[in-house]
Amino acid sequence: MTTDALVLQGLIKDFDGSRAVDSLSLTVPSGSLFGLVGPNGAGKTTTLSMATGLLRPDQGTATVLGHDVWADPAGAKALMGVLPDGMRLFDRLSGAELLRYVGLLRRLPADVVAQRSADLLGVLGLDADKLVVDYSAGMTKKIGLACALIHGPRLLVLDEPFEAVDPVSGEGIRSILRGYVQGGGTVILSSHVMELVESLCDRLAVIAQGRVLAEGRVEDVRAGESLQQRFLDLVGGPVSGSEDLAWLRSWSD
Ligand SMILES: Nc1ncnc2c1ncn2[C@@H]1O[C@H](COP(=O)(O)OP(=O)(O)OP(=O)(O)O)[C@@H](O)[C@H]1O
Repeated sequence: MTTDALVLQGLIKDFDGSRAVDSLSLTVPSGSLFGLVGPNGAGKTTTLSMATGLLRPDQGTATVLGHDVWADPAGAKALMGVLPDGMRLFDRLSGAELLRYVGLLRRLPADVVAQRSADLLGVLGLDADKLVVDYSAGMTKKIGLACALIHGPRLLVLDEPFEAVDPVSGEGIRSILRGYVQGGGTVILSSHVMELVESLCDRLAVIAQGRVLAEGRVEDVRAGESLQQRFLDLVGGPVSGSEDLAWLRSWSD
């Protein structure tokens, strides 16, 4: 029997009396490339933060390959690579220095860190010697991904990994993730781009207001429609049209 890569059970998180995540349960099977989608404020980042030990749930549990994230944080975190939303990096280090720091922190031998760092910087097209503070938004996302990968985790948790990434680099990241899953890894990623989730992921969950609206294999959730249409059906279309902003067109009168 294979252990599921990530199991979230009954997660609840309130902020200032308002419920951001509402009894959310989700299972990410080992070997899947799992997409997490939902409108702005749906609770994706809050959920992934609780799943990775960055934010303590008010209730519920998160388990990574059988290790409870909160009862056995060291065991769970050793198995995970995480790209958090808006990650704060030591940006006065160069790309290579940052990867060396993260790799050594993960207790990898220095020669292994050097080799992997060179591989990752090369594949992601990043300048090894440039300070991270001088990286563009997309480059910063890519160095964050490299930091998540360097210790060869079994589960990757990526919050919007394609945000601000150019199409060529995006294709490179897709190919890294596909290869990683083919090699036995598991990925859960959040995204707002339905086409990307549709083409890259094999499973997904749609969440809104902190709850799971639909979950399963992509083709089952789509149910014959495009994922974009299915998403709109599930979460509801735009609340208002452009006619409400008549003042924005007043110059044409
Ligand atoms: N630290 C915080 N303090 C107060 N409220 C918060 C905090 N973090 C998140 N929230 C609230 O929790 C809800 C869920 O936010 P979250 O960032 O998890 O959504 P999301 O699905 O990741 O959104 P987006 O797609 O816009 O990134 C929102 O209403 C947000 O305002």
